Amino acid sequence: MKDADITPILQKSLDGQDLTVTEIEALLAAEDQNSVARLFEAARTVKTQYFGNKVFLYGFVYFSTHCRNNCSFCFYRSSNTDSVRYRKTDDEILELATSLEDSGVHVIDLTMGEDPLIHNDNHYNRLTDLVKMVNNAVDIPLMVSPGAIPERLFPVLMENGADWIACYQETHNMELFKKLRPDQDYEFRLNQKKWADKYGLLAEEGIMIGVGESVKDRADSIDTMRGLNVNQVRAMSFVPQENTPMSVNSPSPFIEELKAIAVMRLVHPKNLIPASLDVEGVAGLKTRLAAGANVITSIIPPRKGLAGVAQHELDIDDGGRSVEQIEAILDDINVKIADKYEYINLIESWKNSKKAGVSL
Ligand SMILES: C[S@@+](CC[C@H](N)C(=O)[O-])C[C@H]1O[C@@H](n2cnc3c(N)ncnc32)[C@H](O)[C@@H]1O
Ligand SMILES: C[C@H](CCN)[C@@H](N)C(=O)O
Ligand code: SF4
Repeated sequence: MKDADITPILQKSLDGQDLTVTEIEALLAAEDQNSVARLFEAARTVKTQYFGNKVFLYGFVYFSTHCRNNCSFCFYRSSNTDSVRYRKTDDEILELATSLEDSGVHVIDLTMGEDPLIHNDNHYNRLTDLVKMVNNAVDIPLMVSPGAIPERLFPVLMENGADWIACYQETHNMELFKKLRPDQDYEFRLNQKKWADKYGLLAEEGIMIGVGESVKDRADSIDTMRGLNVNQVRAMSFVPQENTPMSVNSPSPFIEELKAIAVMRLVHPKNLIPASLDVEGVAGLKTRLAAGANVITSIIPPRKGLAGVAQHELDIDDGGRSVEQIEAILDDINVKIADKYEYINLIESWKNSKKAGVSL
């Protein structure tokens, strides 16, 4: 069957007008090859308008894979005894962060499971100390992906040098959220983005593709993100994990993630949007950039005993996720790695506008 004609919706978006949630859904529902190709083309046009042919690189340091939560989709859920658990020491974390900085990444993403040794009211100092320590050692911005934390920690993390908080809702359908993140509070997790904004931190919001959501759910998420004032938005395909309740779920074809990236680019033109190496490895880089992504995430140094999240081994130890390997691919498609200061200036301008908003 042929899709509804999406030409007027694409044109409306290219003219700089906001799309309705119904229009967002119509774009996400496009199936016809020609329509999908035009969706990607529009996303690239918008990306080039705001970012030229530049991309930013995010170094990923998954420093603790211990977790108290039992998310149905995650390899590191507490009840999975098969998962590889480790906690990196301070010295190891410093070495990882500085070597990533030297390799040319623009930001370090300090990520953890909800490690019970940290996620406990008396122990959050460990997290703030760690952020301070890394911030003193590197000259580039920091993202922290700690899971869901109490409001009082937001200003403290900011004072200690965090620039970003990443915490993905996965879906904005509350019933589905309960299945994906059992025993976790929907509002508390959504508040992470609101608290980041309130205290002047930048935030990343995200959804998973292929976890039982409808196309309308995806559209609702992309629409809801407009109200959160976040500066980075992501869509990441669900990758089934051994020994988890969702191990037998069939994932969506990757084209669904690519369409979500493209629609996110149209609806959130000025935002950063990741092409994560954690789904298809380096093999998935070009298609994600061609769909409108402008940030490469999950860059991981080889042979340091580090894991990915959705793909815990793919392309890591052979150096496939290193800046060197990525450079070769980018050369091929005439994409340039942005200068460190282009990134710093961009995020400082966002942080300053938040400050101005607060003092109004
Ligand atoms: C491992 S968590 C790290 C931070 C923290 N533990 C949390 O959950 O917010 C980061 C994200 O990885 C993604 N993720 C986890 N397992 C995945 C899987 N099997 N497939 C795709 N994405 C996955 C989810 O979007 C999750 O929010
Ligand atoms: C999901 C992770 C990011 C956490 N902030 C990482 N594996 C990624 O794909 O960028
Ligand atoms: S997604 Fe995060 S919170 Fe959930 S089980 Fe995995 S590491 Fe823990």
